[in-house]
Amino acid sequence: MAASLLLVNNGIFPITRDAEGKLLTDVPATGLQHPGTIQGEGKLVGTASLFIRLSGCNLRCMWNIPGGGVSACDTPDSSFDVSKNQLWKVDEIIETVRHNLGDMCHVVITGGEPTIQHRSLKELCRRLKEEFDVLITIETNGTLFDEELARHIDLFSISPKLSDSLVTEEKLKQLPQQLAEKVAAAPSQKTPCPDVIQQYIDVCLNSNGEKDFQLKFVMSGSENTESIHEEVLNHISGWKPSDILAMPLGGNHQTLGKTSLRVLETAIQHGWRYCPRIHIDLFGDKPGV
Ligand SMILES: Nc1nc2[nH]cc(C(=O)O)c2c(=O)[nH]1
Ligand code: SF4
Ligand SMILES: [Mg+2]
Repeated sequence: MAASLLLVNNGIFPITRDAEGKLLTDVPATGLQHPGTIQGEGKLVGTASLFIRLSGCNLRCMWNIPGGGVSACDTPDSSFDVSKNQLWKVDEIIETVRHNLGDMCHVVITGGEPTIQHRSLKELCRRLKEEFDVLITIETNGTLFDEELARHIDLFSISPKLSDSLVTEEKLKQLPQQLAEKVAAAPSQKTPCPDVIQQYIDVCLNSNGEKDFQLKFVMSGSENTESIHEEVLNHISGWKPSDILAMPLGGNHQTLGKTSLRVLETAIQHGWRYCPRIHIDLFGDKPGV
């Protein structure tokens, strides 16, 4: 059977043509007239990119916001609310990329947790590298590793989720009831997994500089540094402070406004890289940008 992948609704973005090369009637969510956006986070920030967002995640993240309130996973359509997902043949994804890639040299595979679909995903990544001159970034929570998949990836963007992201009764009470029910109903794997993260780092260290990784921590401020060390950094080796990305919690301007400067201060104190989310600055909290 031909390999296929579950993507979110409009899971290849931003695009202006379909798999047959026909112009789509809707302009992309970016509001721009052409396909593509920029990588909004991490070491390749600003790089012109096409995104492929896979559906499904093995975690259910939810954080407390400083000063009150909670912030749940910013891509619910790929984690606990997957009602609109779509099955794509790898061939269709490849053709859609072909008609939208233009001069872009970077494809970001994200989710959800894309490695859940590792069997078909390695086929997609193999084909992307074979047919196009692209670098591939994978955005992963670092709970699963597949050696063959890793061979096709250039940048591992690992965002380990710590105990402060676990769902609790207290947090659930602060969500609208419908959303709370969906979050509560979904199972979540224990996290983080330092042994898995180490496998990613080792692949990079053994790649003659061809592959790189980043460890991107969702943070509210200095209150997170103890668990970053105790739950992850103390258990892994082969990283430098500049591989550690301190990313402010928040999927919209309002929440980012409460966390950004606190996280910036902490990043500077530790020699870590501050990780802005520039797609949210540029386009807001819409999906598909
Ligand atoms: N422009 C843009 N950059 C991103 N970097 C990581 C993203 C993600 O959702 O994984 C993302 C995204 O959704 N859009
Ligand atoms: S790991 Fe990422 S995609 Fe999965 S629930 Fe957490 S924030 Fe959402
Ligand atoms: Mg994200």
